[in-house]
Amino acid sequence: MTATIIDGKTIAAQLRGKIATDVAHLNAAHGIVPGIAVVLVGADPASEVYVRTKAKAVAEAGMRAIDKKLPVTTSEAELLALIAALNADPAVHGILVQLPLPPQIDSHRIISAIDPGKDVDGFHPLNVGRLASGLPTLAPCTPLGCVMLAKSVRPSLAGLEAVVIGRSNIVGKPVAQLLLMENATVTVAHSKTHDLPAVCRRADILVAAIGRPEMVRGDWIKPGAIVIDVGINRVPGKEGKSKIVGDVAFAEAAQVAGAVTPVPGGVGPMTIACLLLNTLRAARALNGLPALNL
Ligand SMILES: NC(=O)C1=CN([C@@H]2O[C@H](COP(=O)(O)OP(=O)(O)OC[C@H]3O[C@@H](n4cnc5c(N)ncnc54)[C@H](OP(=O)(O)O)[C@@H]3O)[C@@H](O)[C@H]2O)C=CC1
Ligand SMILES: Nc1nc(=O)c2c([nH]1)NC[C@@H]1CN(c3ccc(C(=O)N[C@@H](CCC(=O)O)C(=O)O)cc3)C=[N+]21
Repeated sequence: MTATIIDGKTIAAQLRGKIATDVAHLNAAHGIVPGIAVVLVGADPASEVYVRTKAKAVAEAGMRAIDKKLPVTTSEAELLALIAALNADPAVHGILVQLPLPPQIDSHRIISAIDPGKDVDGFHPLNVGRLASGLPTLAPCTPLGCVMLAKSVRPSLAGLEAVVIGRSNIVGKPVAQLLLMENATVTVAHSKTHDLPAVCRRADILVAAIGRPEMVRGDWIKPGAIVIDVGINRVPGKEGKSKIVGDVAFAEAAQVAGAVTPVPGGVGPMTIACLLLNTLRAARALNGLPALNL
């Protein structure tokens, strides 16, 4: 079997196009320019990839970017003060603090300080609870993108066996919640899971969010399964340069799976499109405008 390659780049571009249309309308009819503040403390390789690719997409969608780069020595009090200022700024509709944060800063305390209405990452405990309760909320961007990509090849996920590898608050747990909302039967695996390859072989939908380059092999995949690769791993490439690979051995997966997302060009671009979508949703809600159906 040769898998369908799910083209995240193209699907994300289509979504960004729809977002740009609504942003133009929001500006023309209400004079609103959605603003997204991205805070990066210190340097983290995956975060830097994110910041780099995000900047262009924000401008193309007609939104305003407010980028804050702080030194790695920033104190928790300084970061809390910045968040208070962004919460109070009416031109800022979305606030994203890049994770991980340096060790002197308690990330839970920071996330809890963000105005839940501006929490475009969907990480605030209030929004996490709303998602778990099935209430409308700002849902995390990467998980939203994963589900959209799976649905691009299989519009109904109802009744399917889904296995998520990884249980982080950023990806694993919220993607499991969203798959449950789609009526999949969801298993969440992690580093203590016994016989991970056997658990994975049950999956009609396999989501890999591990952070280990090419850990998922071809013989872990059920023939015909949908494989969503979230991993962003920098590894040595040709001529001393580095390259990005996912958590799935792509060439092997493509022999077995029904559909697979590439890295780059899969989940990453969707994360950015969903960040724009959440910022647009937040800007509308903060201005008392009705929700969108994109
Ligand atoms: N494309 C995108 O838009 C995004 C990509 N990413 C990427 O996705 C990956 C995962 O990110 P994130 O969730 O933040 O990572 P974390 O490190 O927070 O979580 C990794 C998870 O994988 C599990 N795990 C680690 N090793 C193994 C193993 N050998 N077997 C089974 N499970 C294992 C861990 O288990 P345990 O809990 O037991 O420790 C943990 O639950 C990274 O590569 C990251 O860069 C992240 C966000 C967005
Ligand atoms: N609060 C917070 N929210 C996040 O969502 C978050 C975070 N912190 N910290 C870092 C990770 C990582 N992440 C990525 C998003 C997009 C790409 C992306 O666009 N990748 C492209 C480009 C890759 C390339 O440049 O080659 C691709 O996969 O095709 C990558 C990585 C979001 N994260």
